[in-house]
Amino acid sequence: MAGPRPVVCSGPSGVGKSTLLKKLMKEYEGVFGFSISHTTRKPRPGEQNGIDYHYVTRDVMQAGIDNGDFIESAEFSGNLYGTSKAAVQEVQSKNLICLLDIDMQGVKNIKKTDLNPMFISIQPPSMEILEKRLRGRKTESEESLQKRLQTAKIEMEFSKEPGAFDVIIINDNLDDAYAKLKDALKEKQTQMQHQSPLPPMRAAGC
Ligand SMILES: Nc1nc2c(ncn2[C@@H]2O[C@H](COP(=O)(O)OP(=O)(O)O)[C@@H](O)[C@H]2O)c(=O)[nH]1
Ligand SMILES: Nc1ncnc2c1ncn2[C@@H]1O[C@H](COP(=O)(O)OP(=O)(O)O)[C@@H](O)[C@H]1O
Repeated sequence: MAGPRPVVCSGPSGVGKSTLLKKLMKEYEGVFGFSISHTTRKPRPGEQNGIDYHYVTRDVMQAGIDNGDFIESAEFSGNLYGTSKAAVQEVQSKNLICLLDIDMQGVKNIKKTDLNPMFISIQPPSMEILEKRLRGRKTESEESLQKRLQTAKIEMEFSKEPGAFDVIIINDNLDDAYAKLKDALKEKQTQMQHQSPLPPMRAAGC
């Protein structure tokens, strides 16, 4: 696909992916664009259709998948999620760096495509802290929370596989993790200098 090389962020539910990506898009508005996934899960309070996700029924989503509209799709915690070709094309057509927030299955499936992104894994300092964050977010029922924690263990094992990710960032202190994320994206500096009137990114610790 044309355009700058995308960036995939993956990691257990509740680790802080959305928090980090939103911070990045706010600081570098006009540089990064979010690939808006489709999902069959219900919107959470504050989430907006067409901004956080495209919220659809399972029938609509399955029809899209069958029609070949999706680059990848996966079942996560009882719901379907997927990246449509249109979602990525929309970002790339604006010459923005496409950010994808997808689960482990998405990572595996994207590796089989020609998207060729950079793969970043966001990890919690411990399972206890992950659980605390998920509970603190107050978005999940006890059942959904337990499912997510089970899946988190599998995702964390996968991230240890050699070559699974280009970069692993532990999100302990948010500012430190954000600095590391920007450092990981340092290679995009030149691209960003050319594409954006905003100041180039600085390496972590500068
Ligand atoms: N494979 C795939 N996973 C996705 C996609 N969109 C979101 N996800 C993942 O689905 C999981 C659940 O997302 P969500 O319901 O928003 O919960 P949260 O991660 O706890 O905020 C997370 O691991 C996301 O990274 C997608 O398009 N494809
Ligand atoms: N470094 C951090 N320290 C403490 N809380 C955090 C940190 N990063 C994120 N959080 C909080 O943890 C919760 C889950 O973060 P979120 O970005 O929704 O995770 P994800 O998108 O990976 O599911 C949110 O309430 C968020 O404010």
